[in-house]
Order: sequence, then structure tokens, then C-alpha cells
Amino acid sequence: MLQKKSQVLPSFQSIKSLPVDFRFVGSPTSEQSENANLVNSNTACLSVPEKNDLENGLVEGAEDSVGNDVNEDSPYSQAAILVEQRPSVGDEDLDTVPTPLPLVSTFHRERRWADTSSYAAKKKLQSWFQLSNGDWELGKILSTSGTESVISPPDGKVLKVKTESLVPANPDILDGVDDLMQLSYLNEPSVLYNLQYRYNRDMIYTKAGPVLVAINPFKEVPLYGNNYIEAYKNKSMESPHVYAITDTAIREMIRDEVNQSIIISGESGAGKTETAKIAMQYLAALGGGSGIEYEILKTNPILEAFGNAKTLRNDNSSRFGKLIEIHFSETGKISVLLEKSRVVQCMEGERSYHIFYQLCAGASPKLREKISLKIASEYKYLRQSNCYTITGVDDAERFRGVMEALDIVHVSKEDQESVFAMLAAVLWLGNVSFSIVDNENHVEPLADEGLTTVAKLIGCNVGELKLALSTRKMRVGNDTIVQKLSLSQAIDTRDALAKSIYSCLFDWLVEQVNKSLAVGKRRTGRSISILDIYGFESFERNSFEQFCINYANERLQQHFNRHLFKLEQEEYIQDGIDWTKVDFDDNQDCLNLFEKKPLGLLSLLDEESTFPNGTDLTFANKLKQHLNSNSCFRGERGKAFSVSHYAGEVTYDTTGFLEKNRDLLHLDSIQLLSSCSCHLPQIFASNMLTQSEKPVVGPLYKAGGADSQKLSVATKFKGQLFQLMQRLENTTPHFIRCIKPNNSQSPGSYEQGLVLQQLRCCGVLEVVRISRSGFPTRMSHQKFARRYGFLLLESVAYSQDPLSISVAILHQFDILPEMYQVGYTKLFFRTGQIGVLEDTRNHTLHGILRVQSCFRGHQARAYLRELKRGICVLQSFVRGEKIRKEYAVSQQRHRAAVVIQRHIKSTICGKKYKDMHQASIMIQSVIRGWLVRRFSGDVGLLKSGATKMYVYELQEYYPIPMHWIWFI
Ligand SMILES: Nc1ncnc2c1ncn2[C@@H]1O[C@H](COP(=O)(O)OP(=O)(O)OP(=O)(O)O)[C@@H](O)[C@H]1O
Repeated sequence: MLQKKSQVLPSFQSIKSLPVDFRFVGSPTSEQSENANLVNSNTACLSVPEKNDLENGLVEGAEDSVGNDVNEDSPYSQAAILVEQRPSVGDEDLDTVPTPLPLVSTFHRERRWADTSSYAAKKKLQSWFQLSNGDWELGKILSTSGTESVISPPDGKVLKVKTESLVPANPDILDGVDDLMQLSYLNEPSVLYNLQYRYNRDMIYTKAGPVLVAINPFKEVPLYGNNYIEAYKNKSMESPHVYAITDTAIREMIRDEVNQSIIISGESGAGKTETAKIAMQYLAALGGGSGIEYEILKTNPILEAFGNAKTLRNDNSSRFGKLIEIHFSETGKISVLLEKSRVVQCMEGERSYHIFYQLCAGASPKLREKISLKIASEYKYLRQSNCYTITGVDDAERFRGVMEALDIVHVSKEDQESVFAMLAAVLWLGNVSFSIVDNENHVEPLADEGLTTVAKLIGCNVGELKLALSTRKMRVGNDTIVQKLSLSQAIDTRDALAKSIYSCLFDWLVEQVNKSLAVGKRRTGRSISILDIYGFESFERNSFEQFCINYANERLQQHFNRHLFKLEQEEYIQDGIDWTKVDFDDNQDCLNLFEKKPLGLLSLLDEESTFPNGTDLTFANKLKQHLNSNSCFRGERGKAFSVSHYAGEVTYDTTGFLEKNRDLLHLDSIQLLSSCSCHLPQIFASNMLTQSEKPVVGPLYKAGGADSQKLSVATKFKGQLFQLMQRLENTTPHFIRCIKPNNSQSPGSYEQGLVLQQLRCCGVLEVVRISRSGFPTRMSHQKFARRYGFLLLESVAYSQDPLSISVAILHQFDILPEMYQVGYTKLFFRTGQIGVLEDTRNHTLHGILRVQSCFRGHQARAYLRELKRGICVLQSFVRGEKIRKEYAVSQQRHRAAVVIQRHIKSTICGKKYKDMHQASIMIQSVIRGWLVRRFSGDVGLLKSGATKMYVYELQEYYPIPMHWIWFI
């Protein structure tokens, strides 16, 4: 059963406050070079479009409902916004929801739904009916007579209700559909029921046409991790998810070669930052954990520590908006649209920036001593909200995480110490107190621990600090006079100094992060930007912070409207196609109320801020005087006024508006910082001076007498916002709407009234309608012909004009005529139609690739075979030649060996012969001697041969070798 509350304002009851100043910090390598329209982020004010641009009538049809004035200010420098004033076609008068919910104009709501109850009543279908307390209940129509029907809810009761109050329910088979577009009956209770059905089953993501609705589960849900990432990457999982949106962004970036943006919006605590992190995780995983996305994730603790705080609505509320740009295969860059007044003021139960508590809890004793740090409760800035811890969060542990992240972005240990010293200086500044020194209530800071520690930490003289906090130098003619400050002026000066030091520190850190992300990388490729900006806020008491935040959200809503409604429908008109117009809540009037010159809220605020005698009351009166006839404005009693925002009416209390808008950091304070011996204050001072020296467009304020001029906070904020919008305008947007299901941050609780309120605020339901009735996919004839022309069976494809080719393709694939429209320049398709062609294209491409790969494989193999044969022949030649050479060498060696052998053998034989010869002679001589001696010296005997005879005789007795005989 759905329960609808009669008073649906719960989402805007919180009392969160935001700091005053908002700045847009870009890295030195900002977009300027890429886009001439963009200006240096430090002089964001320059991006405010000049009057000439506006005179070109770029915002047509954006008429103020009262004065028919056209808003001259627009961040959109190109396209005209044509709000077609055609009568609405269709069933606008069929809405049957009986009790209008607050905050949405009756005009619009009356035309909200396309469904009718009469059919359901006739067919006795299940229907939603509303109880007197506003709850929705499902029942079966038993009978209908006249204007009344008898209905039976599940509890068995029988009730009589007005037939016109019945809202048709969808058949059970449609329970929990992935995409709200699939609902047969598109009405509020059915949408709420569908979302709740899914939420109860941990399916927190649902598509609403092109928009992803994400309901905060306030608990871990099993939807993330590598398996899911893989599944979405491989397209094996298609249920709605942040991964799917991110994947689509990547694919579109590659396909269309256009930068993409993922715009995450929703109230505080709705889950924007978590969603941004999930998107980053997907990108990081695709990059294999080494890409820039991974680095950005690793540096996240720094931005969270310095830019997030505990609020009543969210323990980890981002107090700045950030745009993360991921340049593929090159570098990433983080830009932040941030604010700072939380440093000096914080509501009961909330906390200042996490980093202060983390520092106090986690600093080592050595660091503590070095920067004279005490526990958090010793500091007035932290003490005022009486909240020091967050349940389940270990600040000391987080501090270690921050230090690690600072190491990752290469902030040296020395610089880290300086950063912590600056934080301690900010805390100690809050402890600086003043005493009245004369009867004109002028004050001087007490020379106590606070003052001396601040002077020590920033590296200045105590006397100089004292002077900077209690006096103001003014130039009158050629003379400089010193004016003493009253207590409130001195406190403002002190707080302004603290805020400036903190915000400059934040800027400096963002710069370091951006620098580290840009190291060694070039930026030339496509990018995906993820925008996570603070959501619409409405509290019991709304101040200047809410004024700025809600204005930013109004602009963002315009971006949403522009892309999902205006540009969409404008394109239909321009291309002359036949379509059913869908009405939506255009917030252009409200934007005009803020931006119109000279009688818009911002202009009047700036004008009043320039008057020395201007007060919050005179400002409020001026608004009432000039804007009372504006339908979006309502003057309230005293200093208050109300604005009808797209998300509801918010009453602002102008107390402090002028002071916060002027936000004067006196030149004396800047000079003090520049004279400090520590390097960070010097950098801060030079940055501030550089900014004030830049040419500015917009109302200027004198800071520190006549010495310096600066833009008002509101003007700067507007300039930064325009810059942001221009940046987003150059991208294809993908929207994620985060929804907070309850205000108690508890899992499982789903407050329909709260959800419905948020769905209405962001026009999700209208988006579904426009997606159902519109043609969300479009492609120029040329592109279509180029992309799908090769699918044509006939060879006419390349000989005809793109339109004929496109039509031929449509015919060939039997696309039903109601599923597309042929415009003058483009083809328009209903949801999912292009997918059919895209699938065929992919299949065909795969087939082509397969054939190509087979053919190439065959070619490669043949080539390889040929190559092998060639190599073998070559090898045999080479080997033959080699062997022949080796053989010749061995032949030569053989011959040489024979010669050598011969020589050796002959030498040996010669020697042998010689020895034998000598031995024979010796033997002969011995024998002859013996014979001579035997024959008594008769030599003649020897000569007559008697010797031989004798020897033969002798041999009978003494065997003598025969050759001896020969010798003898
Ligand atoms: N997908 C999610 N899964 C689990 N918890 C979530 C998820 N999204 C949000 N949460 C829970 O909701 C809390 C608030 O979310 P988050 O800080 O992202 O909100 P926010 O919209 O960015 O708020 P703010 O505008 O105040 O910064 C988170 O701290 C977390 O506990």
C-alpha cells in the first residue's frame, strides 16, 4: 500500500547552513585553450556574457511571466531556446489525482498525466484510490454508477469513491519494471509503487527514460564490485545501474567523438557523492586500476576531509560542488565550486570541515607541539556547534588516510606541515578575542595565547597581526588614515581572514591535486566529466548560502530541462517532424528573477551592496518594491522574501545578505599575509592580489578603503556557474537523479511523500512521458547513411544521396513507420529502434570481421608457407656453400696433414736408418775386429771370402742374424 502524505514538505525541513563564499577553482591547465568561450577560472566573473551577446536574442521565448522581459543573461552562447507556445495535444485534462500536493503548480499538475481512469472503471481493473488522509491504496473496482465507483481494497472492505479520483494501476506483470517507460499506466502512485517495489528488493536503480533514478539504500547493497563491472562491460547485465550509465557515456564518447558529462543531482544526503564515486570506480576498473580515475579516487580523501562536513542531514555532506573531468588517456582534472563560511559558523549538531577534527584527533605529538595544537573542544570555531564526533567514524584513522593521500599527490612533508599549521592558525584565529580600548567602543585583540600562536603559525609579527585585526587603513586624497574598528567589525575582519586562509588553502590543495593528475600528460583527447553539486536546500531559516545554492540548482535544472525538453522539442520543430508536445515546468521565469538586469535579485543585491548605507532591510524593501509583481517572487514580512523555485517555495531571511555578499577581506589582511615569513600565506596573498588586479566585469566593491576592488560574492558565483554551465554545454549529458527515501538516513524506510516530492521537483515523470511520446534517438541523414549504408543489399548505396540511402535502409529493415520520423536534416527514432539497427550493424561488422580474419588468416598462412619454402631454399644454398667452404678447408688440411705426416715419417725413417747404419757399422767393425783378432791379424783372409765361410760355420755355434752376415 502506498501512503501519501497530505503535507508533503518533509524533504526541506532541515536546518543545514552553508558557508558564504563560493568559488570555482580550476587548474592552471583549464579549458581555456580548448574553448575560447571559457575564461580563466580565477576570473570566473569574466565569463558573464556581455550585453552584445544577449542582444542577439539567444534566449527567445524565455519571457518573464509578468513583464514580458527577456532575460539578458545566459550561459548558453549559441542555441536559441524556442519555447513553442503550441496548445498541448493529448490528454492533459485527464489527471485524476484528487489532492494536489504542495509546491507544484496546479497548472502543471493538471496536465501531468496521460492516463485516464474511465477505462479502468469501465473494465473494472485494479486502481489506486486516495484515502482522506492522502494515502494511496490499491483496490478492485466492483461497480461504477454515475460519478461514483465501489471499490474493494485488499483488506476486504468495500468503499465508495469518486470515479474521477481513481488512478489506474498496472497489471502485476509490470511490477518492478526496469524502466518506468514500460509502465502501461504512467501515474504517480504507479511510479512510486514501482520504485518502492524495486527498492524493497535492493534494486535501487531504475530508468526513467534517459534518466537514471537512484534511491539511496542507506546500507551496503550487493550491486558493486568487479563481477558487476565485468558484467556491465561485457553487456551481459543490462539492468539500470550507475555502471551502465557510465558505460554508455564511454561508448558515446567513442562513437560520437563528443565529450560526455554525468550530471548527478539530488538533495543533500540523497547519495550524489557516493554515486559519483561508483561512476569513478567503473572508469577506474576499465582503466585497469592504473588510470587517472584511479588516481582521482586515491586523492578523494583530501577533498572529502577539506570539503565535507557533518550536517543534520548527512554525516558526510559535501559542502562544495565539484566537476571531475577525466581526459581519456591523458589527464584528469578536478574543478570545484566551493564555499567557505562553515569555517567560522556552524549550527548546533553539525560539524565544521572534517579535517579540523581529524587533525585534532590524529596529529602526532611532535606535530601537535610544532603547530601548538590542542583538542577540538579548545577551539571556539569547533565548540560552537557542540558536536565533535560522528558515530562510526574514526577521525584519527581518517587523518592518516589524508596524509597518505597528500603523499600520493606529492605534497612534500614540509608542505604538509605548513598545511596543518594553516589549519591550526585558522582554529586559533577563532580564539582571538578583543577588548574595548576607548569610549568609542573601539577594540584591540587581547595579546593572549590565541593571538601569539596565530602570529607564530603564519609567521608574522604579533604587533602587525594586532593592527590588521583592529584597524583599517583608508586613503583619503593623498593621505592614508588609520581607522580603528568596532567589536563587530573586528570580529568580521578576523573571521574573513580565517575564511580566506581556509579557502585559499583549499584552492591550493585542489591545485596540487590537479597538478599531480596532470604530471607528464597531455590533454588533447575526449573527456567525461562527473558533476556532483550540492542539492536544492530549504530550511526553516534560509540565508545567503541557500540563496546561492538554490540559484545554482535552478541553473542546473534549466540544463536538465534544456536538454531533455527544450532542445528536444526545439529539434522536432526545426526538423519539421510530427510529434506530440509535452509540457514541463520551465524554470526560466525563476532564473529571470535571479539574473535579470537591472531588476533581478542578483543585480539588486549587488546594487544595494555598493551603497555604504545599504542594509539588509533596505535590500528587502527594494526587492519588494521592484519585484512584487513577479509571479516567482513574494515579499514577506520584515526582512524576508520568498522565491518559487522549481522544487518549491523557499523563504529567505535577508539578515547578513549584504555583508556576506560584500565579503570584504581588507587589503590590510592581504598585506599581512604577504608579509608573513611562511610561504603558504605569501602564496595566498599573491593569489588574492592577482585576482583583484584582473579586469573585472560587474559591480565592484572597495576593500580596504580605496586600495583594492573586488567583485561581489553573488556576481562571482554567477560567473563561476556560467562557466560551469558552458563547460557542461559542450558535452552530451547523462543525468542521474538521486532520491532520498527518508529523512532519518535509515535503510528500508520509504516515505512516498518525500520520494514523490523529489520526483516532481526534478521532473522525472515528465521525462518519462517525453521519452515515451518523443523520439529520443536521432541521427543526421549523412551520419545514418554512413553508419548503416553498408548494410544495404543493393549496390545503390554509394551512388545516391544520404536521404535516399537512409530511407532505403529503413525499408530494408522493415522499421515500422510509427517508430521513426524523417526530418529535414535528421532521422528521429523511438526508444530502442536504433538498437535494432545497431545490433544488425554489429552482427554484420562481426561477420565482416570474421570473413576478413579468415581471409587474412588464409593469406597469412599462404604467405608463411611461401616464406618457409623460400627460407628453406635459401638455407640449403647457404648451408651448401658453407659446407663446401668447410670441405675445401678440410681438404686443404688433409693435404697438409699428409705432407706433414710424410715429412715426419721420412724424418723418423731417416733417423732410424741412420741409427741402424751406425749400428751396422759398429757391429761390422766389432765383428771384423773380432775376426781379425781370430785369424791372427790376416786381413787377406777376410778379403778372400773365407770370412763369410767362417761366419757360417760359426753360426752353427753362435746364431748370428742373417743381415748381420750381410753386413759383414
Ligand atoms: N549507493 C549507496 N550505497 C550505500 N550507501 C549509500 C549509497 N549512496 C549513499 N549512501 C549513504 O548515504 C550517505 C549520504 O550520501 P552522500 O554523501 O553521497 O549524499 P550527497 O547527496 O552527496 O549529500 P550532500 O549533498 O550533503 O553532499 C552516504 O554517507 C552513505 O552512507
